[in-house]
Amino acid sequence: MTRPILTAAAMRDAEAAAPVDLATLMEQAGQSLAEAASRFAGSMPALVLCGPGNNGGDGYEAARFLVERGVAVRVAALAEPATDLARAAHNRWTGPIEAFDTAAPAPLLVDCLFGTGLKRGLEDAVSQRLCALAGEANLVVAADLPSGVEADSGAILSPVPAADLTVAFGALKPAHRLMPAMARTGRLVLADIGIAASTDWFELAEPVLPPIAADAHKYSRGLVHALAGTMPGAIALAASAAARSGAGYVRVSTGAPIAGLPLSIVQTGDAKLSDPRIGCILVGPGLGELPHFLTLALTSRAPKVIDADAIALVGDPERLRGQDAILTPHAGEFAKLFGDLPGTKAEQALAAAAHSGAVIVFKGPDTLVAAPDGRLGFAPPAPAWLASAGTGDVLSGIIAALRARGMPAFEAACAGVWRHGRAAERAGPSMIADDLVAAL
Ligand SMILES: NC(=O)C1=CN([C@@H]2O[C@H](COP(=O)(O)OP(=O)(O)OC[C@H]3O[C@@H](n4cnc5c(N)ncnc54)[C@H](O)[C@@H]3O)[C@@H](O)[C@H]2O)[C@H](O)CC1
Ligand SMILES: [K+]
Repeated sequence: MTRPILTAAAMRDAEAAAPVDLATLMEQAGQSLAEAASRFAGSMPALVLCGPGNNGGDGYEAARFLVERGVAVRVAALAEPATDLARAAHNRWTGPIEAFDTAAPAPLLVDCLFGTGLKRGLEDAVSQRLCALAGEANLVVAADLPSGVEADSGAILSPVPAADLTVAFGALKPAHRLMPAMARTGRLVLADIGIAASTDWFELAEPVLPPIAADAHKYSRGLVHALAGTMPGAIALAASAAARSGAGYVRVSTGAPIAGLPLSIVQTGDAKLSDPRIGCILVGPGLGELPHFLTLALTSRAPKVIDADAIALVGDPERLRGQDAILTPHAGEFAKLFGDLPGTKAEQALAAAAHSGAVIVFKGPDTLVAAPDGRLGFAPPAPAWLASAGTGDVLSGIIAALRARGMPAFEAACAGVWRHGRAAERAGPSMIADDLVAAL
Protein backbone atom coordinates (compact mmCIF):
# COMPACT_ATOMS: atom_id res chain seq x y z
CA MET A 1 0.00 0.00 0.00
CA THR A 2 1.64 3.27 -1.10
CA ARG A 3 1.56 6.29 1.19
CA PRO A 4 0.52 9.64 -0.38
CA ILE A 5 2.90 12.60 -0.33
CA LEU A 6 1.60 16.20 -0.28
CA THR A 7 3.43 19.53 -0.31
CA ALA A 8 2.59 22.02 2.43
CA ALA A 9 0.28 23.93 0.08
CA ALA A 10 -1.47 20.77 -1.10
CA MET A 11 -1.82 19.77 2.54
CA ARG A 12 -3.56 23.02 3.37
CA ASP A 13 -5.93 22.53 0.43
CA ALA A 14 -6.70 18.99 1.56
CA GLU A 15 -7.34 20.22 5.11
CA ALA A 16 -9.66 22.94 3.81
CA ALA A 17 -11.54 20.39 1.68
CA ALA A 18 -11.86 17.93 4.55
CA PRO A 19 -15.42 16.94 5.52
CA VAL A 20 -14.67 17.84 9.14
CA ASP A 21 -13.64 21.20 10.58
CA LEU A 22 -10.01 22.03 11.28
CA ALA A 23 -10.51 21.78 15.04
CA THR A 24 -11.55 18.17 14.58
CA LEU A 25 -8.55 17.56 12.33
CA MET A 26 -6.29 18.99 15.03
CA GLU A 27 -7.94 16.86 17.70
CA GLN A 28 -7.44 13.77 15.50
CA ALA A 29 -3.83 14.80 14.91
CA GLY A 30 -3.29 15.17 18.66
CA GLN A 31 -4.93 11.84 19.37
CA SER A 32 -2.81 10.08 16.72
CA LEU A 33 0.34 11.71 18.03
CA ALA A 34 -0.47 10.63 21.60
CA GLU A 35 -1.24 7.09 20.50
CA ALA A 36 1.94 6.73 18.43
CA ALA A 37 4.10 8.31 21.13
CA SER A 38 2.72 6.10 23.92
CA ARG A 39 2.98 2.97 21.76
CA PHE A 40 6.57 3.92 21.03
CA ALA A 41 7.67 5.19 24.45
CA GLY A 42 5.26 3.48 26.83
CA SER A 43 4.57 5.55 29.95
CA MET A 44 7.85 7.49 29.86
CA PRO A 45 7.31 10.95 31.40
CA ALA A 46 6.92 13.39 28.53
CA LEU A 47 7.74 17.00 27.79
CA VAL A 48 5.65 18.42 24.94
CA LEU A 49 7.18 21.48 23.24
CA CYS A 50 4.50 23.66 21.63
CA GLY A 51 5.21 26.26 18.96
CA PRO A 52 3.02 29.24 18.00
CA GLY A 53 1.25 27.62 15.05
CA ASN A 54 -0.98 24.65 14.45
CA ASN A 55 1.90 22.24 14.97
CA GLY A 56 1.89 23.61 18.50
CA GLY A 57 -1.86 23.13 18.54
CA ASP A 58 -1.31 19.46 17.82
CA GLY A 59 0.97 19.42 20.83
CA TYR A 60 -1.61 20.79 23.27
CA GLU A 61 -4.10 18.22 21.99
CA ALA A 62 -1.55 15.39 22.22
CA ALA A 63 -0.70 16.40 25.79
CA ARG A 64 -4.36 16.07 26.76
CA PHE A 65 -4.58 12.59 25.27
CA LEU A 66 -1.28 11.49 26.80
CA VAL A 67 -2.65 12.41 30.25
CA GLU A 68 -5.70 10.25 29.49
CA ARG A 69 -3.25 7.43 28.80
CA GLY A 70 -1.71 7.89 32.26
CA VAL A 71 1.48 9.52 31.02
CA ALA A 72 3.06 12.18 33.25
CA VAL A 73 3.01 15.10 30.82
CA ARG A 74 4.50 18.58 31.00
CA VAL A 75 3.94 21.24 28.38
CA ALA A 76 6.37 24.02 27.49
CA ALA A 77 5.40 26.81 25.10
CA LEU A 78 7.78 28.66 22.82
CA ALA A 79 5.29 31.50 22.37
CA GLU A 80 1.61 32.32 22.74
CA PRO A 81 -0.57 30.61 20.11
CA ALA A 82 -0.70 32.62 16.86
CA THR A 83 -3.76 30.93 15.30
CA ASP A 84 -7.33 30.59 16.54
CA LEU A 85 -7.03 26.85 16.09
CA ALA A 86 -3.90 26.64 18.22
CA ARG A 87 -5.40 29.03 20.79
CA ALA A 88 -8.46 26.83 21.16
CA ALA A 89 -6.26 23.76 21.61
CA HIS A 90 -4.09 25.69 24.08
CA ASN A 91 -7.22 26.56 26.08
CA ARG A 92 -8.34 22.93 26.18
CA TRP A 93 -5.10 22.03 27.90
CA THR A 94 -5.86 22.53 31.60
CA GLY A 95 -2.42 21.72 33.00
CA PRO A 96 0.44 24.17 33.68
CA ILE A 97 2.45 25.58 30.79
CA GLU A 98 6.15 26.11 31.36
CA ALA A 99 8.48 28.41 29.48
CA PHE A 100 10.40 26.75 26.65
CA ASP A 101 13.68 28.38 27.66
CA THR A 102 13.72 27.00 31.18
CA ALA A 103 11.72 23.77 30.96
CA ALA A 104 13.64 20.82 32.40
CA PRO A 105 14.31 17.82 30.14
CA ALA A 106 12.16 14.66 30.20
CA PRO A 107 12.74 11.08 29.03
CA LEU A 108 10.27 11.53 26.15
CA LEU A 109 10.49 14.75 24.14
CA VAL A 110 7.56 15.52 21.82
CA ASP A 111 8.54 18.21 19.27
CA CYS A 112 5.51 20.25 18.28
CA LEU A 113 7.37 23.51 17.64
CA PHE A 114 7.04 23.76 13.88
CA GLY A 115 5.63 21.67 11.07
CA THR A 116 4.73 22.57 7.51
CA GLY A 117 4.53 26.26 8.36
CA LEU A 118 8.22 26.73 9.00
CA LYS A 119 9.29 29.77 7.00
CA ARG A 120 12.95 30.19 7.99
CA GLY A 121 15.55 28.68 10.26
CA LEU A 122 14.85 28.63 13.98
CA GLU A 123 16.46 31.33 16.11
CA ASP A 124 19.81 30.03 17.34
CA ALA A 125 18.72 30.01 20.97
CA VAL A 126 15.61 28.01 20.08
CA SER A 127 17.55 25.54 17.95
CA GLN A 128 20.19 25.08 20.64
CA ARG A 129 17.59 24.57 23.38
CA LEU A 130 15.68 22.07 21.23
CA CYS A 131 18.87 20.11 20.55
CA ALA A 132 19.81 20.21 24.23
CA LEU A 133 16.41 18.90 25.33
CA ALA A 134 16.60 16.21 22.65
CA GLY A 135 20.08 15.26 23.82
CA GLU A 136 18.76 14.76 27.37
CA ALA A 137 15.77 12.67 26.23
CA ASN A 138 15.70 8.91 25.75
CA LEU A 139 13.31 9.26 22.82
CA VAL A 140 12.33 12.12 20.53
CA VAL A 141 8.98 12.11 18.71
CA ALA A 142 8.36 14.78 16.05
CA ALA A 143 4.87 16.04 15.20
CA ASP A 144 4.47 16.03 11.43
CA LEU A 145 8.10 17.05 10.81
CA PRO A 146 11.18 17.50 12.97
CA SER A 147 11.27 21.26 13.68
CA GLY A 148 13.77 23.02 11.43
CA VAL A 149 12.99 20.93 8.36
CA GLU A 150 11.49 22.57 5.26
CA ALA A 151 8.46 20.47 4.30
CA ASP A 152 8.71 20.64 0.49
CA SER A 153 12.43 20.56 -0.18
CA GLY A 154 13.77 18.42 2.64
CA ALA A 155 16.27 21.16 3.44
CA ILE A 156 17.36 21.59 7.05
CA LEU A 157 17.05 25.28 7.89
CA SER A 158 18.71 25.00 11.33
CA PRO A 159 20.29 22.18 13.32
CA VAL A 160 17.63 19.56 13.85
CA PRO A 161 17.80 16.80 16.44
CA ALA A 162 17.25 13.40 14.86
CA ALA A 163 13.78 12.20 15.78
CA ASP A 164 13.35 8.55 16.72
CA LEU A 165 9.79 8.68 15.41
CA THR A 166 7.97 11.17 13.21
CA VAL A 167 4.16 11.11 13.07
CA ALA A 168 3.00 12.58 9.75
CA PHE A 169 -0.55 13.91 9.71
CA GLY A 170 -2.82 13.16 6.77
CA ALA A 171 -0.05 12.50 4.25
CA LEU A 172 3.72 12.26 4.07
CA LYS A 173 5.50 15.45 3.00
CA PRO A 174 8.32 15.49 0.44
CA ALA A 175 10.80 16.19 3.27
CA HIS A 176 10.08 12.78 4.77
CA ARG A 177 11.60 11.19 1.66
CA LEU A 178 14.17 13.78 0.55
CA MET A 179 17.68 14.29 1.93
CA PRO A 180 18.91 15.63 4.24
CA ALA A 181 15.60 15.75 6.15
CA MET A 182 14.87 12.06 5.50
CA ALA A 183 17.83 11.11 7.66
CA ARG A 184 16.35 13.04 10.64
CA THR A 185 12.82 11.61 10.75
CA GLY A 186 13.51 8.21 12.34
CA ARG A 187 10.65 5.74 12.06
CA LEU A 188 7.86 7.35 10.05
CA VAL A 189 4.21 6.75 10.95
CA LEU A 190 1.39 8.12 8.82
CA ALA A 191 -1.62 9.14 10.92
CA ASP A 192 -4.95 9.09 9.11
CA ILE A 193 -6.79 12.10 10.45
CA GLY A 194 -9.68 12.05 8.04
CA ILE A 195 -8.45 13.97 5.04
CA ALA A 196 -8.51 12.66 1.49
CA ALA A 197 -4.98 12.91 0.18
CA SER A 198 -5.53 12.30 -3.52
CA THR A 199 -2.23 12.93 -5.22
CA ASP A 200 0.10 11.72 -7.99
CA TRP A 201 2.97 11.86 -5.51
CA PHE A 202 3.53 8.78 -3.34
CA GLU A 203 6.10 6.69 -1.51
CA LEU A 204 7.18 3.56 -3.43
CA ALA A 205 5.91 0.29 -1.95
CA GLU A 206 6.32 -3.40 -2.75
CA PRO A 207 5.28 -3.87 -6.40
CA VAL A 208 3.03 -6.53 -7.88
CA LEU A 209 5.14 -8.14 -10.61
CA PRO A 210 3.72 -9.58 -13.85
CA PRO A 211 2.78 -13.22 -13.27
CA ILE A 212 4.65 -15.93 -15.18
CA ALA A 213 2.06 -17.49 -17.49
CA ALA A 214 1.70 -21.25 -17.36
CA ASP A 215 2.46 -21.36 -21.06
CA ALA A 216 5.35 -18.89 -20.85
CA HIS A 217 8.38 -19.18 -23.06
CA LYS A 218 11.63 -17.27 -22.89
CA TYR A 219 10.44 -14.58 -25.30
CA SER A 220 7.09 -14.08 -23.60
CA ARG A 221 8.92 -13.67 -20.30
CA GLY A 222 10.86 -10.84 -21.89
CA LEU A 223 13.97 -10.48 -23.99
CA VAL A 224 16.48 -7.89 -22.77
CA HIS A 225 19.14 -6.87 -25.26
CA ALA A 226 22.13 -5.15 -23.67
CA LEU A 227 24.75 -3.27 -25.68
CA ALA A 228 28.27 -3.71 -24.34
CA GLY A 229 30.87 -0.99 -24.67
CA THR A 230 34.41 -0.40 -23.53
CA MET A 231 34.02 -1.65 -19.92
CA PRO A 232 32.41 -5.12 -20.09
CA GLY A 233 32.16 -5.60 -16.32
CA ALA A 234 29.40 -3.00 -16.01
CA ILE A 235 27.18 -4.48 -18.71
CA ALA A 236 27.86 -7.93 -17.25
CA LEU A 237 26.47 -6.75 -13.89
CA ALA A 238 23.46 -5.19 -15.62
CA ALA A 239 22.79 -8.25 -17.79
CA SER A 240 23.12 -10.60 -14.82
CA ALA A 241 20.74 -8.40 -12.82
CA ALA A 242 18.26 -8.53 -15.70
CA ALA A 243 18.44 -12.31 -15.79
CA ARG A 244 18.00 -12.52 -12.02
CA SER A 245 15.02 -10.17 -12.26
CA GLY A 246 12.99 -12.54 -14.35
CA ALA A 247 13.78 -11.65 -17.96
CA GLY A 248 13.25 -14.87 -19.97
CA TYR A 249 16.22 -14.22 -22.23
CA VAL A 250 19.15 -11.79 -21.86
CA ARG A 251 21.39 -11.14 -24.84
CA VAL A 252 24.54 -9.02 -24.83
CA SER A 253 25.99 -7.75 -28.08
CA THR A 254 29.71 -7.26 -27.60
CA GLY A 255 32.80 -6.82 -29.74
CA ALA A 256 34.71 -9.37 -27.70
CA PRO A 257 33.64 -12.26 -25.42
CA ILE A 258 32.95 -11.11 -21.86
CA ALA A 259 34.43 -13.42 -19.25
CA GLY A 260 32.44 -14.24 -16.13
CA LEU A 261 28.97 -13.79 -17.61
CA PRO A 262 26.56 -16.60 -16.67
CA LEU A 263 26.30 -19.10 -19.52
CA SER A 264 22.53 -18.49 -19.73
CA ILE A 265 23.26 -14.98 -20.97
CA VAL A 266 23.78 -15.10 -24.71
CA GLN A 267 26.73 -13.16 -26.13
CA THR A 268 26.62 -12.12 -29.76
CA GLY A 269 28.77 -10.05 -32.05
CA ASP A 270 25.74 -8.61 -33.86
CA ALA A 271 23.56 -5.93 -32.25
CA LYS A 272 20.43 -7.20 -34.11
CA LEU A 273 18.21 -4.50 -32.58
CA SER A 274 15.68 -5.02 -35.37
CA ASP A 275 14.63 -8.25 -33.63
CA PRO A 276 10.90 -7.64 -32.95
CA ARG A 277 11.05 -9.93 -29.93
CA ILE A 278 13.18 -7.50 -27.94
CA GLY A 279 11.23 -6.43 -24.83
CA CYS A 280 13.76 -3.83 -23.70
CA ILE A 281 17.11 -2.51 -24.86
CA LEU A 282 19.69 -1.60 -22.23
CA VAL A 283 22.47 0.78 -23.18
CA GLY A 284 24.95 2.72 -21.10
CA PRO A 285 26.62 0.62 -18.41
CA GLY A 286 30.29 0.54 -19.38
CA LEU A 287 29.53 2.03 -22.80
CA GLY A 288 32.30 4.61 -22.88
CA GLU A 289 32.49 7.16 -25.69
CA LEU A 290 30.54 5.15 -28.30
CA PRO A 291 27.68 7.45 -29.39
CA HIS A 292 26.75 5.25 -32.32
CA PHE A 293 25.48 2.59 -29.91
CA LEU A 294 23.09 5.11 -28.36
CA THR A 295 22.01 6.20 -31.83
CA LEU A 296 21.51 2.55 -32.78
CA ALA A 297 19.32 2.02 -29.71
CA LEU A 298 17.30 5.15 -30.52
CA THR A 299 16.58 3.84 -34.02
CA SER A 300 14.73 0.91 -32.45
CA ARG A 301 11.07 1.19 -31.50
CA ALA A 302 11.65 -1.13 -28.55
CA PRO A 303 11.42 0.24 -24.99
CA LYS A 304 14.81 1.15 -23.65
CA VAL A 305 16.73 1.87 -20.46
CA ILE A 306 19.42 4.51 -20.96
CA ASP A 307 21.95 4.59 -18.14
CA ALA A 308 25.42 5.81 -17.19
CA ASP A 309 27.69 6.73 -20.14
CA ALA A 310 24.78 6.72 -22.60
CA ILE A 311 23.11 9.53 -20.62
CA ALA A 312 26.18 11.67 -21.17
CA LEU A 313 25.86 11.01 -24.92
CA VAL A 314 22.20 12.06 -25.25
CA GLY A 315 23.08 15.75 -25.62
CA ASP A 316 19.56 17.10 -26.16
CA PRO A 317 16.77 15.65 -23.94
CA GLU A 318 14.37 16.14 -26.85
CA ARG A 319 16.08 13.16 -28.54
CA LEU A 320 14.24 10.95 -26.05
CA ARG A 321 10.73 12.12 -26.89
CA GLY A 322 8.63 9.26 -28.27
CA GLN A 323 11.39 6.77 -27.47
CA ASP A 324 9.61 4.92 -24.67
CA ALA A 325 12.77 5.51 -22.67
CA ILE A 326 13.63 5.18 -18.98
CA LEU A 327 16.60 7.33 -18.00
CA THR A 328 18.50 6.52 -14.80
CA PRO A 329 20.81 9.47 -14.00
CA HIS A 330 22.59 10.13 -10.75
CA ALA A 331 22.85 13.80 -9.70
CA GLY A 332 25.90 14.57 -11.84
CA GLU A 333 24.48 12.98 -14.97
CA PHE A 334 21.15 14.72 -14.33
CA ALA A 335 22.73 18.16 -14.05
CA LYS A 336 24.87 17.59 -17.13
CA LEU A 337 21.88 16.64 -19.29
CA PHE A 338 19.15 18.88 -17.87
CA GLY A 339 21.23 21.75 -16.54
CA ASP A 340 20.63 23.51 -13.25
CA LEU A 341 16.84 23.22 -12.98
CA PRO A 342 15.04 25.37 -10.39
CA GLY A 343 13.00 24.07 -7.47
CA THR A 344 13.13 21.04 -5.24
CA LYS A 345 14.49 17.66 -6.36
CA ALA A 346 10.85 16.59 -6.83
CA GLU A 347 10.14 19.53 -9.12
CA GLN A 348 13.39 19.00 -11.02
CA ALA A 349 12.61 15.33 -11.66
CA LEU A 350 9.15 16.16 -12.99
CA ALA A 351 10.50 18.98 -15.15
CA ALA A 352 13.05 16.62 -16.69
CA ALA A 353 10.38 14.00 -17.39
CA ALA A 354 8.14 16.60 -19.02
CA HIS A 355 11.03 18.05 -21.03
CA SER A 356 12.32 14.71 -22.34
CA GLY A 357 9.13 12.63 -22.47
CA ALA A 358 11.10 9.92 -20.68
CA VAL A 359 10.58 8.31 -17.28
CA ILE A 360 13.34 9.70 -15.08
CA VAL A 361 14.91 7.72 -12.23
CA PHE A 362 16.71 10.54 -10.39
CA LYS A 363 19.05 8.46 -8.25
CA GLY A 364 20.68 9.35 -4.95
CA PRO A 365 20.29 8.52 -1.27
CA ASP A 366 16.78 9.83 -2.01
CA THR A 367 15.75 8.34 -5.36
CA LEU A 368 12.74 9.70 -7.24
CA VAL A 369 10.89 8.22 -10.21
CA ALA A 370 9.14 10.82 -12.37
CA ALA A 371 6.76 10.27 -15.29
CA PRO A 372 5.96 12.84 -18.01
CA ASP A 373 2.29 12.74 -16.87
CA GLY A 374 3.17 14.09 -13.42
CA ARG A 375 3.31 10.91 -11.37
CA LEU A 376 6.18 10.96 -8.88
CA GLY A 377 7.40 8.06 -6.76
CA PHE A 378 9.66 8.64 -3.75
CA ALA A 379 11.83 5.67 -2.71
CA PRO A 380 11.83 4.69 0.98
CA PRO A 381 15.28 4.88 2.63
CA ALA A 382 17.75 2.39 1.16
CA PRO A 383 21.00 1.23 2.80
CA ALA A 384 23.90 3.67 2.46
CA TRP A 385 26.08 0.73 1.45
CA LEU A 386 24.48 0.92 -1.97
CA ALA A 387 27.04 3.68 -2.54
CA SER A 388 29.55 1.38 -4.23
CA ALA A 389 30.70 0.76 -7.79
CA GLY A 390 28.34 -1.15 -10.03
CA THR A 391 25.14 -0.83 -8.03
CA GLY A 392 23.75 1.57 -10.65
CA ASP A 393 24.47 -0.99 -13.36
CA VAL A 394 22.50 -3.55 -11.36
CA LEU A 395 19.54 -1.15 -11.04
CA SER A 396 19.44 -0.54 -14.80
CA GLY A 397 19.37 -4.30 -15.39
CA ILE A 398 16.51 -4.83 -12.94
CA ILE A 399 14.44 -2.09 -14.57
CA ALA A 400 15.16 -3.40 -18.10
CA ALA A 401 13.98 -6.87 -17.08
CA LEU A 402 10.75 -5.59 -15.50
CA ARG A 403 10.07 -3.47 -18.58
CA ALA A 404 10.72 -6.50 -20.84
CA ARG A 405 8.36 -8.54 -18.64
CA GLY A 406 5.61 -6.16 -19.70
CA MET A 407 5.43 -3.59 -16.90
CA PRO A 408 4.80 -0.08 -18.25
CA ALA A 409 7.86 2.17 -18.10
CA PHE A 410 6.92 4.16 -14.94
CA GLU A 411 5.79 1.09 -13.01
CA ALA A 412 8.88 -0.88 -14.08
CA ALA A 413 11.15 1.93 -12.88
CA CYS A 414 9.31 2.23 -9.55
CA ALA A 415 9.39 -1.53 -9.01
CA GLY A 416 13.06 -1.73 -9.95
CA VAL A 417 14.05 1.02 -7.51
CA TRP A 418 12.06 -0.60 -4.70
CA ARG A 419 13.52 -4.10 -5.34
CA HIS A 420 17.06 -2.72 -5.64
CA GLY A 421 16.82 -1.24 -2.15
CA ARG A 422 15.40 -4.39 -0.61
CA ALA A 423 18.08 -6.55 -2.30
CA ALA A 424 20.73 -4.30 -0.74
CA GLU A 425 19.15 -4.84 2.68
CA ARG A 426 19.35 -8.60 2.14
CA ALA A 427 22.94 -8.41 0.86
CA GLY A 428 24.16 -6.60 3.98
CA PRO A 429 26.80 -3.94 4.64
CA SER A 430 29.76 -5.86 3.24
CA MET A 431 28.10 -6.28 -0.14
CA ILE A 432 29.63 -5.45 -3.49
CA ALA A 433 27.52 -5.10 -6.64
CA ASP A 434 28.06 -8.77 -7.52
CA ASP A 435 26.43 -9.73 -4.19
CA LEU A 436 23.53 -7.43 -4.98
CA VAL A 437 22.83 -9.45 -8.12
CA ALA A 438 22.89 -12.63 -6.08
CA ALA A 439 20.46 -11.11 -3.56
CA LEU A 440 17.83 -10.23 -6.19
N1 LIG B 1 -2.17 17.77 8.34
C1 LIG B 1 -3.32 18.16 8.89
O1 LIG B 1 -4.39 17.80 8.46
C2 LIG B 1 -3.25 19.10 10.01
C3 LIG B 1 -2.06 19.72 10.32
N2 LIG B 1 -1.95 20.49 11.37
C4 LIG B 1 -0.69 20.92 11.89
O2 LIG B 1 -0.50 22.21 11.38
C5 LIG B 1 0.88 22.36 11.05
C6 LIG B 1 1.02 23.54 10.18
O3 LIG B 1 0.57 24.61 10.98
P1 LIG B 1 1.00 26.12 10.68
O4 LIG B 1 0.36 26.96 11.69
O5 LIG B 1 0.75 26.38 9.24
O6 LIG B 1 2.56 26.13 10.83
P2 LIG B 1 3.48 25.65 12.02
O7 LIG B 1 2.70 25.18 13.18
O8 LIG B 1 4.45 24.74 11.39
O9 LIG B 1 4.27 26.97 12.54
C7 LIG B 1 4.32 28.06 11.81
C8 LIG B 1 4.11 29.20 12.77
O10 LIG B 1 5.39 29.56 13.28
C9 LIG B 1 5.80 30.79 12.65
N3 LIG B 1 7.16 30.48 12.20
C10 LIG B 1 7.54 29.90 11.06
N4 LIG B 1 8.88 29.75 11.03
C11 LIG B 1 9.34 30.26 12.20
C12 LIG B 1 10.62 30.40 12.77
N5 LIG B 1 11.71 29.94 12.15
N6 LIG B 1 10.75 30.98 14.00
C13 LIG B 1 9.65 31.43 14.63
N7 LIG B 1 8.37 31.33 14.14
C14 LIG B 1 8.25 30.75 12.94
C15 LIG B 1 4.83 31.01 11.53
O11 LIG B 1 4.64 32.37 11.33
C16 LIG B 1 3.57 30.35 12.07
O12 LIG B 1 2.94 31.18 13.00
C17 LIG B 1 1.18 21.03 10.46
O13 LIG B 1 2.57 20.77 10.41
C18 LIG B 1 0.47 20.08 11.42
O14 LIG B 1 1.29 19.75 12.50
C19 LIG B 1 -3.11 20.90 12.13
O15 LIG B 1 -3.21 20.02 13.23
C20 LIG B 1 -4.39 20.76 11.34
C21 LIG B 1 -4.48 19.36 10.76
K1 LIG C 1 7.41 19.41 14.72
